[in-house]
Amino acid sequence: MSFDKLKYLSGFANEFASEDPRCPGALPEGQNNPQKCPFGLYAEQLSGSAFTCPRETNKRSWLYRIRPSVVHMPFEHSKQGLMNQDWKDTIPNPNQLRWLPFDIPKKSAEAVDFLEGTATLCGAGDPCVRNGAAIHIYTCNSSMGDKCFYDSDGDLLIVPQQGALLITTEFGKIKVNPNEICVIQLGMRFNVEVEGPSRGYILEVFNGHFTLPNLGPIGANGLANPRDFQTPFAWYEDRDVAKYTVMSKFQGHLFKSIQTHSPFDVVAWHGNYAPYKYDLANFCTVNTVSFDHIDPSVFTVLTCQSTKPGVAVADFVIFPPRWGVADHTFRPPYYHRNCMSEFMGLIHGSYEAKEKGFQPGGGSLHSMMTPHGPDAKCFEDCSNAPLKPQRVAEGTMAFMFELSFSMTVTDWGNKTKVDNTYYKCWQPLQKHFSPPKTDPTDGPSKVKKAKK
Ligand SMILES: O=C(O)Cc1cc(O)ccc1O
Ligand SMILES: [Fe+2]
Repeated sequence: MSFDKLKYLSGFANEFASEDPRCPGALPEGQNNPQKCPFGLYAEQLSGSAFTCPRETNKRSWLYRIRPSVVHMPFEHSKQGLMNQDWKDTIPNPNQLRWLPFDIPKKSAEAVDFLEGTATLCGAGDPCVRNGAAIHIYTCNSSMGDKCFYDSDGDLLIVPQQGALLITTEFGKIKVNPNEICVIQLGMRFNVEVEGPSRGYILEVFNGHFTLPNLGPIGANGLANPRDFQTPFAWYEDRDVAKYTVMSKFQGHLFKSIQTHSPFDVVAWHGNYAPYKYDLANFCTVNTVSFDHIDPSVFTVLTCQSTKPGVAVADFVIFPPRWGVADHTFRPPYYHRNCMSEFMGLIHGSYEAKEKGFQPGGGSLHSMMTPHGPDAKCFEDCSNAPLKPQRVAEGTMAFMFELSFSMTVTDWGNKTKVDNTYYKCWQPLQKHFSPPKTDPTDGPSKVKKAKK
């Protein structure tokens, strides 16, 4: 099946049911475990939540497949790639950090696939106790061939920046273009083909799943609308091979196992635990129509909630093209220090608070309580610009992973593409303070109010 003609099931976290049209009737009717499944298939449950979770958070799917996943040779520790938990071994860095665009390896020099080209930039916590998160960067030039990957440590939110990802999953096929994102949850096996040099960002969360943020007073619609999320239709191949490699990340280490058939042999499935994609162009932006800079939480596409009400493990936030109309307001982001960690990436265009230096395919990390905000040029320009309605972020898509963990950069992140000049963008900020002129004998009542 070509990746360009794909159709998808619509909706967020629905109870879906799908069977490959080449095998109608593959999905058992009225029960999950018939004594014999249709067409000699095996039934396998994939659990994404504890069996006992309340209905709102209970996640599982039933897969009807040619062979159960257990038919594989034992896993062996694999030469450790760059996807790891090496942040545990490095000294943390409270500075504002910025990375230049990460280099994509040249295919003529070395073929690198999605998994080989994924490097951990920073992280916190431990998948063993299901608490924490990691941010990875992928740069690759080749398809994975007869190899798949699944993550036993967390859910992956993948943000392609350059090059489409053609992803085959146990649930079917998804094509994810830049400006689209996809989520592949804990345990789901997938293979990635690429069409050329490819680069992007991955947020991995070690507990919970992504949900849509509540809308509160916004009402029933807006932000990312549920029907715009797309889940694959069932697709299978019945393919025996000499060697199919199944890779797994388990407790921060990569493992490898061999089997002699394609793992993409799921003929039909049903359930509410399935991968999905979303086109960021569909995001319905809500913001002020009067004054002041509204917190960027209004731009949340997906959130992975912690157990503390209102506190996310991680939010995925975007800064899409929109109108800026705020009256008597400094419109770009405010200067701030945050009790959350902010990693930002740029898919295309330029970000208003830093028109220079922050480039597509690069990134920045403003850690917990690390001060940051607009660079000096942005402050001067936007403090003096006429406040007419204005298009903001035209041709741009910046995003933020906002995490409640304090992130530590890995050795790879400390050595790769670090922009050591970043701090300089704030140094030209001038002192503008001009207190009212007073006669010291007048007392406080005579002090003139500053002009607006
Ligand atoms: O730091 C940043 O650029 C991200 C950000 C944007 C914004 O509009 C308000 C707060 C914030 O952290
Ligand atoms: Fe910020």
